[in-house]
Amino acid sequence: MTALLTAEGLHKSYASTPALAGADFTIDAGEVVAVMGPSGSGKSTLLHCLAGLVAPDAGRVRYQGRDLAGLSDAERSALRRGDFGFVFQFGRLVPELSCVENVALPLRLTGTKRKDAEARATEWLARLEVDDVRHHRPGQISGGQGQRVAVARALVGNPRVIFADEPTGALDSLNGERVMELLVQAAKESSAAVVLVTHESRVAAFSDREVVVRDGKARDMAGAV
Ligand SMILES: Nc1ncnc2c1ncn2[C@@H]1O[C@H](COP(=O)(O)OP(=O)(O)OP(=O)(O)O)[C@@H](O)[C@H]1O
Repeated sequence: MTALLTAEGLHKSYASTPALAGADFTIDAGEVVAVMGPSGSGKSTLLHCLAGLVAPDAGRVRYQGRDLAGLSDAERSALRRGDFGFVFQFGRLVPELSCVENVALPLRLTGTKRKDAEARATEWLARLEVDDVRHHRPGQISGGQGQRVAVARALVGNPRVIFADEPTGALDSLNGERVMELLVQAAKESSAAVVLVTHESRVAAFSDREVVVRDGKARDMAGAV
């Protein structure tokens, strides 16, 4: 079986700062992989390259066998909207929209009618146990509730890969663990893969496999990469 998403020999520098120096990575459909490593080791840069948000200076990223560098900007954007979901450290919800409107947004952007999009968004908010705040704006809810809304937004479009960069980094340990439980459970039920960047081993414990990034190189903890 071909892996869902692979990276080979990724190099990326910012001016004279090397962020990636020959990183390899692979993830299968439905797999949860934690990307760990010290601060500044290149974890976020690896995630951004895998998601097609940053173009590597050298090396290749393939999604379902297709080289991301061979796609047009429009094709890459369509891929991010249709197949990928994103969760960041601070939810990055749109402050002017209610929670249900935030979650419905990815569906609205791909042409789903408001009523249908908001009905699906409400279902996801209920799964993430935050439907009670669906009419609140992000400024009126807690950090933990905001991350659950962000997870609902990442999953509402039924993505094949969820990119989560320190999704619990701003939460206390209890809230962080609950968000991870809900994220992993929802991803497994939808057979979505999760690329989870974290520096916390208790967060990485929710993954199927751990990859360590050090000095811009990625090493599989099981020795498979
Ligand atoms: N946009 C940028 N412009 C300049 N340098 C950058 C940029 N993004 C990352 N870097 C540098 O590249 C290196 C790798 O950064 P990256 O954010 O990928 O590491 P990280 O492992 O995710 O770190 P952290 O755990 O602290 O978030 C660092 O030296 C960082 O300063």
